[in-house]
Amino acid sequence: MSRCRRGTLTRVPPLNLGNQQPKTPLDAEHAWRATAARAAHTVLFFDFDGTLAPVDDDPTAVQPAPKVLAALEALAPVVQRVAIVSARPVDFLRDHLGGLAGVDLYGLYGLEHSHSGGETVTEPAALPWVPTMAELADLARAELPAGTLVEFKRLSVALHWRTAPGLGPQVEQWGRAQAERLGLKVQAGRMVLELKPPVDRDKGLVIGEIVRDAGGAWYFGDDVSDIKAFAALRARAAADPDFFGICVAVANPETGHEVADAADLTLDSPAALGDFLTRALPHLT
Ligand SMILES: O=P(O)(O)OC[C@H]1O[C@H](O[C@H]2O[C@H](CO)[C@@H](O)[C@H](O)[C@H]2O)[C@H](O)[C@@H](O)[C@@H]1O
Repeated sequence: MSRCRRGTLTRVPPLNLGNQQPKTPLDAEHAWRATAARAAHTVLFFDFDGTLAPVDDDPTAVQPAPKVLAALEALAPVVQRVAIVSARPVDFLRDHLGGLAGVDLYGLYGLEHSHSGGETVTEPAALPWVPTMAELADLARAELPAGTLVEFKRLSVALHWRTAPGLGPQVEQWGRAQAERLGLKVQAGRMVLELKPPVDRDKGLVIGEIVRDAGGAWYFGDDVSDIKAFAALRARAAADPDFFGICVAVANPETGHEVADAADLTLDSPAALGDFLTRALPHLT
């Protein structure tokens, strides 16, 4: 098994992990060239935290890495779509992407979406859960130890322990017990446990729906919830040999190898992603 390094990009061997679908055994240059042939039918998907924006202790303080916004703006008119698929609310994404034109936003794992700057649409099945989520956030603030950060996102609650890593097991145990009590779904992440309504929306389902009519797609992500998005691209490629899908991991020590092992290519950081997208532009324009 050989690995070849090229700058910050690692070409990984064509393993077959997790979703049992073959990887795309190409390096980045070839992958962008293959994309150029079908650019108008290709969707570029990006996770937000840890992918477009470096991680910060304060979830409200994050900003996209240098070059990322300029590259997205330049890529949007060239491809079929640029879409951000995140656990953040759409309003947050809109604020932090500086009103980028022509970009679709899928927030709260697809419970909200907004197309090309249009109004935010919420999944109707999730709306009755707003009061439950608000009460859960209040309870978390009352019961969890100081050092836990409770992030209320209207349709989900994220319990963070980044600034108090020792609290992780306790917070996770509390969160899972509440999910059981209230019938909620849980999503683990980077020093966070998120509780969500029991509504069938996740990154994999969102991506699966969007790529149905696409000729190709790239997905860039850093966390375990992004593996479902990778699997959706693999499933689309397995069903249609002409579909060109590439999964890119943005590496970090917290997620370990899980995301990188499921990806075709790995980048070192959100800053490396900014450089990578900037270098991709001449291939597509
Ligand atoms: O789907 P994503 O866009 O990747 O969102 C996942 C979570 O991102 C945020 O939390 C993470 O980033 C924070 C800011 O860097 C960091 O402090 C935290 O430790 C990370 O877990 C966001 O606050 C969560 O709501 C999202 O679920």
